[in-house]
Amino acid sequence: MAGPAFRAAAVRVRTPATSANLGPGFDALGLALGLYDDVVVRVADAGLHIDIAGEGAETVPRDENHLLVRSLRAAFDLLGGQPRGLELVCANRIPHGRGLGSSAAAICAGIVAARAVTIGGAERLGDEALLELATELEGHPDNVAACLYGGFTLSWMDGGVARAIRMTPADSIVPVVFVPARAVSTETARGLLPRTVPHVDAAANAGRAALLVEALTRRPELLLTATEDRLHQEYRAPAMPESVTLVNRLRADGVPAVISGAGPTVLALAESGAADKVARLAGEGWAANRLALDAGGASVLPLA
Ligand SMILES: Nc1ncnc2c1ncn2[C@@H]1O[C@H](COP(=O)(O)OP(=O)(O)OP(=O)(O)O)[C@@H](O)[C@H]1O
Ligand SMILES: N[C@@H](CCO)C(=O)O
Repeated sequence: MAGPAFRAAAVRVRTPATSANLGPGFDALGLALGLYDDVVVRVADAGLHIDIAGEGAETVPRDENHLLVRSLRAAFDLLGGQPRGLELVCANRIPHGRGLGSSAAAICAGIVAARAVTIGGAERLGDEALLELATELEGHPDNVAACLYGGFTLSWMDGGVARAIRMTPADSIVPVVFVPARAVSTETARGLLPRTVPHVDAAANAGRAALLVEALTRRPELLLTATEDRLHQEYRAPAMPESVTLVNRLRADGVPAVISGAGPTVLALAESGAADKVARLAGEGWAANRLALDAGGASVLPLA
């Protein structure tokens, strides 16, 4: 069978940062944030050329091991074949290894770009297949679901197949992130989790995760209770003690704060009007970044 044909024009893809877990929704809940990586992908006659500016420019490989390239390659395989050459220009703003979904953003950018530069790509690789492939590359669906769909997502595995639904978070919620300078890889943070947990803790998280869906979409006044977690944050404290201390301190002051994803970033879900107070409560040594909620998820944009 003949391989696919590719567009001569470059495509630009923008992918949002994401915060997974949100307290009790381990590997299930995700929130898309208004902080973006941008990549321009062009099919070329030969070779692989990668330009990187911003986060990771000094550390990520500029070859076939680059996560974006691995994701492009995996998607091109599903689309029917590889282009002869590729040129990528990456503008990275999402910090790496901080719990803000940088790997999910790179993976989703790669597969969305591969689909966009392939003629007939949308017919060959539908949105459900995109989620499945992204989940396979990332290892769990929570960040990639929020990254692809935007908003607030609930994802799950159904017989090995990733599924997700998208909800709209209450627009009075203002995400405030506190990003430590030091990275903690997701691999390290997952390695700290026990193989089994007490039944009472699992039951508490199930109830809180269900409540969180209501709190984040309709009743933000319930967010403090709804973001309580017993399944991952304390187990991860040895790798991010200052972050867990900040979470506990903010919560004691009534702020719904959690470890974002696998950490070490702290995410506070402030009510609009209270974001400045949250920043002050964190105290010295913590820089607060107020972000918007992202509604649209991964997008193919016009070239600037
Ligand atoms: N834009 C990118 N280009 C290339 N590689 C990337 C990019 N973003 C992330 N990566 C790779 O992913 C790694 C970070 O992934 P990791 O899962 O540890 O953390 P995270 O995705 O930032 O946080 P979390 O999964 O907790 O939200 C980086 O060290 C790098 O190897
Ligand atoms: N649910 C994942 C998110 C980070 O990728 C974790 O906490 O390990």
